[in-house]
Amino acid sequence: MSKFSDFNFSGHKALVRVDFNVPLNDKFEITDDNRMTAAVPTIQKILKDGGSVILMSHLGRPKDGPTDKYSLKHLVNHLIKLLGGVTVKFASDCIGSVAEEASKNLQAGEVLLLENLRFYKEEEKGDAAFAEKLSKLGDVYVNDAFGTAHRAHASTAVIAQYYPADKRMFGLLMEAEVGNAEKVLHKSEKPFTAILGGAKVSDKILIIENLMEKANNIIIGGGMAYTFLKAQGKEIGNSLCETEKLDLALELLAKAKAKGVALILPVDSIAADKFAADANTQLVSNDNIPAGWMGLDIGEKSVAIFSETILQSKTILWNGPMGVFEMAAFQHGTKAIANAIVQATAQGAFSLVGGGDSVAAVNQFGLADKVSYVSTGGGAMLEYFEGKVLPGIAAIKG
Ligand SMILES: Nc1ncnc2c1ncn2[C@@H]1O[C@H](COP(=O)(O)OP(=O)(O)O)[C@@H](O)[C@H]1O
Ligand SMILES: O=C(OP(=O)(O)O)[C@H](O)COP(=O)(O)O
Repeated sequence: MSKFSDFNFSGHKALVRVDFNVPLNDKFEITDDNRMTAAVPTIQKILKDGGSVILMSHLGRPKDGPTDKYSLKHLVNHLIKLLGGVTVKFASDCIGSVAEEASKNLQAGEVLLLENLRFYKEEEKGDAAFAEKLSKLGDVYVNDAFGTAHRAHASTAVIAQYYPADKRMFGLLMEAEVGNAEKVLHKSEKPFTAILGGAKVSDKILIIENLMEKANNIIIGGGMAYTFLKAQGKEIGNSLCETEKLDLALELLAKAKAKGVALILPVDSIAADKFAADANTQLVSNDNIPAGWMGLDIGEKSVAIFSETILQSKTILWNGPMGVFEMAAFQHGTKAIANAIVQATAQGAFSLVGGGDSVAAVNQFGLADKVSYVSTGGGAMLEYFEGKVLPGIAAIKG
């Protein structure tokens, strides 16, 4: 593979896989353009060199072929704005004569956005003939779609084989994502603290296990903490619990102990009498949550314990909120932990935040630019930290 920043794109037509899977409202307006802005430096470098850019992406999960709702045409005007008025053309098909003509006529300094790849079922199937058709559109292949790197699809993985090694590479976003994740997993300055939260233990087991090999501290908050507390014999009332994972929780606690990893659980909760924004609430000890009540946020003592560890850390990975932060009554813990991470970062720690809800939380609190790196990957980032090889990364390396 080539290194993107060393490659001179002058005279080249670069086929760039981006992840423009952005949320749209009823009026087809983009409600969060993070993933588009994150790809801009890659596009600009190619244009600046004197090349042209053919962008391909999926949008949503269309099941029945072309559907207006999932058309990438809704993104064209915003892309023009983000690129400062550069010519952006749109091809109403991602393969075949429409796409081929549009690519042929594309001039240096221009951008062509192809229609949604998932309008063809061949994309998700990783169909080789479909990938080969796509590869006809550009003479260089750049993968900048970290958010989709965990999918072995035609445009993310299979297509790479149709390019010689020196004509396939990662884009700047992909390089940054992988570089930052590597920094956390393999080059972390110690102490390294991983903070995991969210709703399900089952979703995060592999991460907990993999991180035990690397982290000094694993803080577990959010809904998943109660399965661990219950496994320790504590009364958790109606708090979230994955009963079939109790044995596993005990195993993980024992494994952490054996490895000398501090697995830190919350000691108190903001408990509610129902899962609702207007529930009655009380601060309770996690030794004994009253029957009928459920922990929906971590309490003040837990915030203090977690924050103390965070502030002593040199590397911090955060995935998953500490409570039901979508409801104002239960967002304090998540906000306090976000602030502790911000403070640790200001003191020189490296902090990486990833996972759909954690990223939503730091954005909601206006703290995204105060942590070291916010990942554009949800599932991709999780799989990376589980220790899996992501197909989109493996394919470029060859
Ligand atoms: N104590 C809790 N009880 C129930 N749900 C919780 C609790 N704490 C957090 N959650 C919920 O977990 C969800 C996020 O979980 P998850 O998807 O695992 O996070 P992420 O997207 O950051 O990986 C949020 O919707 C949040 O409301
Ligand atoms: O939004 C995405 O992933 P995410 O929901 O894990 O952040 C990617 O664009 C992948 O989309 P997919 O999960 O439909 O393959």
